Amino acid sequence: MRTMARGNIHEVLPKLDEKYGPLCRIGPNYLLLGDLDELLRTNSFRGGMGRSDWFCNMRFDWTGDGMASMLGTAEHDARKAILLRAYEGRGEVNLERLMDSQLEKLISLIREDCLDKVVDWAALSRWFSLDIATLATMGRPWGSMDSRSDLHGFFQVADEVVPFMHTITTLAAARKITANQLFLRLLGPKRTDKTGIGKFMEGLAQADCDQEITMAAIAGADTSAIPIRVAILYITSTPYVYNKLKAEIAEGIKSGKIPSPIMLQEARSLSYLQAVLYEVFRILPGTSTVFAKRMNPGGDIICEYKMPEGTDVYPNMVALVRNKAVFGDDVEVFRPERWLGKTAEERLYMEKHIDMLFGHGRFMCPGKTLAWLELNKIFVEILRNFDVQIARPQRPWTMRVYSTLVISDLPVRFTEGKPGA
Ligand code: HEM
Repeated sequence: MRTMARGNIHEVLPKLDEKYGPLCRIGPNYLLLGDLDELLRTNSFRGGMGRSDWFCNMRFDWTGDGMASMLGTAEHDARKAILLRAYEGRGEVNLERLMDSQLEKLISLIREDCLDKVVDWAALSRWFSLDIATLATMGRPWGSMDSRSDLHGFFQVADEVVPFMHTITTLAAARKITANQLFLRLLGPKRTDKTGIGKFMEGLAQADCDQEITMAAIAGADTSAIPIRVAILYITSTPYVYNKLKAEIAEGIKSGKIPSPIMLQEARSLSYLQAVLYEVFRILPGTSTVFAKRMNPGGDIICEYKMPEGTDVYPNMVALVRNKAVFGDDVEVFRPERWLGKTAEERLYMEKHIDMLFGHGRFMCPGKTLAWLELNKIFVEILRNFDVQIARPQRPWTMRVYSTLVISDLPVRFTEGKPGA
């Protein structure tokens, strides 16, 4: 709990892996696991583990559980089967068209309000992501970009509550209190709240007023905004990467390969863009160690050690993407080239490490399709229109890492900058 409270757990996790190997004991009945193959196995549909009671942390409504906080495997599977169709944009919903409408809004917002000024990309990117997540899941954007603000203090409350909750709930005893019905009824978000998550719930139409939509917004807004901020900082701080990416976009536009707006299919064919995106996830994963799974009755053999039933296994996401045997000795450096010139097999193995950051098997993030769509499009649309500069290089942002990354205060300056112009 002390390590989590310091807000720098991303520095501690790879050291534990280096010192003790991919499996290490971090508390009574708690293990930390940084081995890809074992993570894939223990999270798989067949023979995988179930959720630990860490998932009570995802409970925010005293009236009951949503998909994200259900502990029973059968109950969770059944709810997820229903919701996945909507999340992945199957059926009526065209996720790409929804995304394009918000991208157009973002580009207009930058052109109208942000050019030649210093603006906070940490705020702007999360307004964009929250509008996308709500548009995709409830059919209309939350309206952050239109209002140019943290509407109803949604993020302010999240920023204050998440680090605190993730720190104290590393203790199982604290989880018993915070997930308790009475605690949530008294102190959890309420539809009558003037700000934050409760205000969000109140803002939904009665028929929609359901935990699943609220959870989608909570789970979907900042998670996608994290790589969007990390990318802007690392790309702009690495001039050769910035220039190469702009050149790839310029070439794509000139040859007619990149329409406006870019479609997912074309974005996937831009090899440098793909290398940059994977490297962004690798250099600073959005989650550090969360979503613990619990060993089934009878226990399990894990990394060749026999472990008793009821043991909780936390993924070591940072060790996973700092594996020198897979990514090379310079794992601390932002270098998209490490993804290029590989055999198909090598590349696939590297990509599986990044895929694991979204979870696996029955636990895989339902917003993964949406998040990749967002990332594949946003940088092409920004860099085909503008140049971006970090406005305070001596202290570019404030970043703390608990279970998830908390990034704030990232001042940038946009100027008109069509590639090749
Ligand atoms: C870069 C972006 C994202 C990352 C890295 C990410 C990562 C994750 C991870 C690691 C999990 C838990 C896996 C486990 O239990 O083992 C998860 C679950 C979840 N994510 Fe995401 N996520 C992202 C974006 C999104 C978006 C955009 C949405 C919604 C629009 C979303 C909605 C959810 C929900 C609802 C769950 C709970 C799933 C369940 O109950 O099975 N996520 N995500």
